Amino acid sequence: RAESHWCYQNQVKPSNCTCLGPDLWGDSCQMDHQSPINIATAKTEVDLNLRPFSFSGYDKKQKWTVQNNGHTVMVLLGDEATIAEGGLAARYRAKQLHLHWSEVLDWGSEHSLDGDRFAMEMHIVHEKETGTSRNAKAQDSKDEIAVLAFMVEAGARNENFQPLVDVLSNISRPNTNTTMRNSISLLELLPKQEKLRRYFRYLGSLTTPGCDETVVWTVFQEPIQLDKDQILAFSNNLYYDDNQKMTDNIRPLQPRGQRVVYRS
Ligand SMILES: Nc1nc(-c2ccc(Cl)c(S(N)(=O)=O)c2)cs1
Ligand SMILES: [Zn+2]
Repeated sequence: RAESHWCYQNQVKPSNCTCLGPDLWGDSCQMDHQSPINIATAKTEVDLNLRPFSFSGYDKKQKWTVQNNGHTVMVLLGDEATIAEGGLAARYRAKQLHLHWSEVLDWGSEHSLDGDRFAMEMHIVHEKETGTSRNAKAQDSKDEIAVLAFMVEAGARNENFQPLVDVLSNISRPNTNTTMRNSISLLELLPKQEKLRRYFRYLGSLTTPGCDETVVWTVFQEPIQLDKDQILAFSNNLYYDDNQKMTDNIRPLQPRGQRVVYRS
C-alpha cells in the first residue's frame, strides 16, 4: 500500500485511508513540546531580554517564487533577508514564508491569544546562521529554527498583499509554482515596524510533520489586516488535490505543559 501522506483533519475521508490526520501524525508529533498553543496573556512573563528585532534585507524588493505544495502556499525567500536581536541567540536567515487560514474568519490561525483565533496566520521561517565550522551545525538544538508568526484579521484592504493574492489562481493545483509579477519586500507585508516591539516568545515545534521540537517561536501582538476578499481568495483559489479546496490547513492546539510563554 502506498505510504499514506500526512494531511489536515478536513482532508481525512472516512471512506478510505487516503491520508493521516493530525492525531496520526508520526515522527515527533506526539511529543510534549509541540506547537501551536493558546497563549494565555495573563500568564506570560516579561523578559527584558526580548528587545526589538533588527531586520536586514527585509526592505529588498524581490520577485519571489510562490508554490502550492499541497499543504499551504509557500513563498521562497532566496536567503537574502536575516533577523537578529529579538532575544535570539544568533542571526537567522529567512528561508520561506507560508500561511494557514480558514473560510471562517475567526478560525484560521494556528496559535490563539486568550482563546481568540484570527482569520489567518503568516509564518516567516528562518534557519540559524552557524559559524563556518562544521561542528556549529548542531541540527537538533531547540532553537535551530526561528518562526515569526503574524496574526491576520479581516479589516482594511492591504495593497501590499495584492501581488501574492493575484498569483494564487496560477497555482491552484498542488505542486505548482509561479513567480510574483510585482516585486514587494518582506517589510511591506508586516505591520509598521514600531508595532513589532510587542511579541510573545516560547520554545516549540514545527506545526507540520515531522513536528521537530527545534523552533523558537515569536508571535507578534499586532495583527496584519487584509480585507475579506483577499482572505477568502486563499480558500477559493487553492486546492489540496483535484477536488478539495485548501482551507483549514491548521493544526489543532497542543498542550502548553510546563512551558512558560514570555512577552517583550
Ligand atoms: N511542506 C511544508 N512545510 C511546512 C513548514 C515547514 C517549516 C515550518 Cl517551521 C513550518 S511552521 N508551520 O511550523 O512554521 C511549516 C508547511 S507545509
Ligand atoms: Zn506554518
